[in-house]
Amino acid sequence: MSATATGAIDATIDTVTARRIIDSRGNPTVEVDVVLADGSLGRAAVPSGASTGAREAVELRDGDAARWHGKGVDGAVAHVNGEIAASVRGRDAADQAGLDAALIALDGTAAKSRLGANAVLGVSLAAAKAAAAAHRSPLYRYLGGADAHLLPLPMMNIVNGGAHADNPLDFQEFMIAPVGAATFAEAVRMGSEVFHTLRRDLRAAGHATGVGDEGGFAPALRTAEEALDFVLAAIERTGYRPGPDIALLMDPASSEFFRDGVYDYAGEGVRRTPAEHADYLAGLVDAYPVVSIEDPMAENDLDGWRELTARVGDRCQLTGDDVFCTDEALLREGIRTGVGNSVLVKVNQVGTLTEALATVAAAHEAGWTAVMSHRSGETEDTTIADLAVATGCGQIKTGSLSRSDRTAKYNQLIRIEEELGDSARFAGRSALRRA
Ligand SMILES: O=C(O)[C@@H](CO)OP(=O)(O)O
Ligand SMILES: [Mg+2]
Repeated sequence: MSATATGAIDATIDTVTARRIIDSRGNPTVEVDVVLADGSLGRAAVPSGASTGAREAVELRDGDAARWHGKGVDGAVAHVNGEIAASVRGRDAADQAGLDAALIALDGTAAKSRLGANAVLGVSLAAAKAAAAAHRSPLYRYLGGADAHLLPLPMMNIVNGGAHADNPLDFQEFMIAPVGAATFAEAVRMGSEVFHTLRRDLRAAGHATGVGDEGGFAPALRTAEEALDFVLAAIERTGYRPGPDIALLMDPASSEFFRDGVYDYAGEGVRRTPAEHADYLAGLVDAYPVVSIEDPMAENDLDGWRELTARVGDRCQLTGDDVFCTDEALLREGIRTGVGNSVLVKVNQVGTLTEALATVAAAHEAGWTAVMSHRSGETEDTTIADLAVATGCGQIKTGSLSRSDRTAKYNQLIRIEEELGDSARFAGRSALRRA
């Protein structure tokens, strides 16, 4: 029963329980259950990045796999089960802003490093899901209201490199977006067709077809051009037009290879100055139907960011990930100073749902786009699929068309599209248009 005798919904938090589970890289992570007085359950699992921004909220983790003892995560779990549970019990889960403010105050640090951003985020998201359950509403509608009907354009990462694979590719992600699809379900079908063609093409060329952390292939290619050529050919051989039907996108994750003021392409064996790196990227935008580049420049190369934005920002989405860390204040500063034109939104970078929603709102207010995103270390949790629809942001980045940690999000969006029926709208190419 979710209603009281008077018919009002009682979303009072009764119990908060955390446990250690494993993520898609086989590393420990946090899962939280929030149960309300009426029995409604919200469950959320926390993801984790490999190419993290320097100013992300601080999760309590366990280092690399060789040191897998669960100690950092166990600390976060203990904080949820102890201090956090005691403090939020009796709060109204439907008062998300109040709950998140209380969690931030309880932690007391700027980066949520005392309790752990993973502890805080698990509770924040599980509470939202419990409140949605109490309201007998799917999460996207509970958070987004009657207006939540826009299915996002998916950015599908079909070639992995950088910190997400053990191949020489310097750039982390080569993605496709089926901009010409009529529905989300059709976009998924188109993407998976290209994924299968790409597998055949890579195999025929003698390349390995094992996948990286986000489910894209991780062949031993050396240059971005080689990867883009394979993807372009796969789109064409599947029967689609690169550009009008399926666009290309990249996340070089440039902070990862910016060293001593130089972009060090170790796999390619080339070093490029910030100006040369920007030239190189601009050249790729001219030569290929690349409609979006995330983290084209490093988080501490703001001059490079501004130069590239001035140069190609009118024809290419430039999305800040490491540079903004989903932080509203960092984003507002970037908007003010011309650093990109779009923001990547990763809930665990900032640590509460309220803060992530504020970042999306700030982007939209400025006429910027916002892209809802997974982390390279994921779980079967599909919250970000609902958040993409709830915010109406129109774009989601959640990996390839393989690995259940990635396809879980696509499948959830297929279900949401079906549930919305005639009111569903697929963002398609319009997602990339800024106000
Ligand atoms: O750089 C990124 O955008 C992400 C997700 O694709 O990777 P990570 O989670 O490792 O930061
Ligand atoms: Mg990124």
